[in-house]
Amino acid sequence: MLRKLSATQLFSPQCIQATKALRMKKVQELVNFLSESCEREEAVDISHVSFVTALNIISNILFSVNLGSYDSKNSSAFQEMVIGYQESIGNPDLANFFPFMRFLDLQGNSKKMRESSGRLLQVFREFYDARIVEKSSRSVEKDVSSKDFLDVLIDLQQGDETEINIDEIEHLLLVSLSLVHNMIYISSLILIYNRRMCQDMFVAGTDTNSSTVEWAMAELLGNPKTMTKVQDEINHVIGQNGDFQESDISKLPYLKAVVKETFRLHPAAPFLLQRKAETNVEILGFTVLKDSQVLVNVWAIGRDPLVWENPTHFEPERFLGKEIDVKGTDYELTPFGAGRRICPGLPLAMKTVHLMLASLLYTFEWKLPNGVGSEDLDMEETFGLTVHKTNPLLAVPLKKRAIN
Ligand code: HEM
Repeated sequence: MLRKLSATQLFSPQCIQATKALRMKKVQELVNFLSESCEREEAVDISHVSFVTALNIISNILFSVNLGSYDSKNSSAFQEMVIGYQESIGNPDLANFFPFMRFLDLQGNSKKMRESSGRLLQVFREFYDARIVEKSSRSVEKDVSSKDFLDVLIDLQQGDETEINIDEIEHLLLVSLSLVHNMIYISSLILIYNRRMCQDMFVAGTDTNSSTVEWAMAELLGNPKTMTKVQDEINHVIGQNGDFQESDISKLPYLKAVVKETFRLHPAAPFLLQRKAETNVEILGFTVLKDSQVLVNVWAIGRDPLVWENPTHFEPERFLGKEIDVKGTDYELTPFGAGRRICPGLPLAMKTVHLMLASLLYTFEWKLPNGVGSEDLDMEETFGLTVHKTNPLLAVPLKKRAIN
């Protein structure tokens, strides 16, 4: 029920629409940061800057504050906590393969996770306490349009039919923060422990977005003709000195195909959320026993030569004029999963990824640092709960147009 509540509040079309200006503002902050790097001809870590943007979008929707900072020297304590939390849940753990060893916690992963999740919950508690004080000192109720997710939760808590308590609020906030890849893992823990749902949101919504943008940029830098084609499309639609708006995305079929192609080759959550077989079931001649954990390998489906022509090539053209979408009905392409557990953040993620990518491509030309040629770009993947680029993508933004 809580999961439904969080998803309904955060990802309803009204909320997505209401937070449009916020996304634009955060992406503009990204562009401003990049233009400073551009002046200094400095390479930027694409994953890091996309992560900060995604984190700030989510943290503003939840608490109306920026929790991320582009300047790594200035990196906020909270950002470190989210990263630490993600690392602790993302570490491969022997107990996943030998559950009877879980209580030993041989790698210390459970301990690290408890500690980092405890620190995150402490921060949420501070936000909550401060908001309660602020609310009680207000003479006039906040305007509905200026309420964030925390306000809505507190209203629910203080309403006539109190349906939610502070533990549940913390839990929901963590879910909201898991807007990165690792929410996947947390979600599986939730299945087991049925608590701490809030961690999901932050974890699920940040890393997934940033790794998608990083892979898209890596593929484009490795395929200069595709890069030119997508930039030409954006330039043509927006004009020389225009303002990119979210509504422009629908006019950019090639950009949309680039994003789909990125999801096909680099799904942020390669095994989706774990499923459990409710009964013994036979699939394609294999018996899956009741209670078995089932992983769906969307990474492999995306590269299956029986489904895709030239499966390892980055060819966005394959999607042009086709109806294939990522909404969970075309089983050859399900980067957000499918069915009851499909990613509730899909509408927000699709807007954020397209907006970030289009802004990077519209505002700057890009080159690889230190004379690295596109053919030498390394695309090594590190597998975990999410597929990361082993070596972060560094790229230099070059001035293309005036920044508004
Ligand atoms: C490119 C971005 C994203 C990708 C690729 C992605 C992918 C996924 C996938 C594959 C799942 C599991 C679905 C399944 O097993 O059927 C999932 C679940 C989830 N996602 Fe995302 N996600 C993204 C962004 C977001 C964002 C922005 C949010 C929230 C703001 C979010 C929140 C969640 C939550 C809460 C779950 C767990 C749902 C449940 O437990 O039922 N995700 N996501």
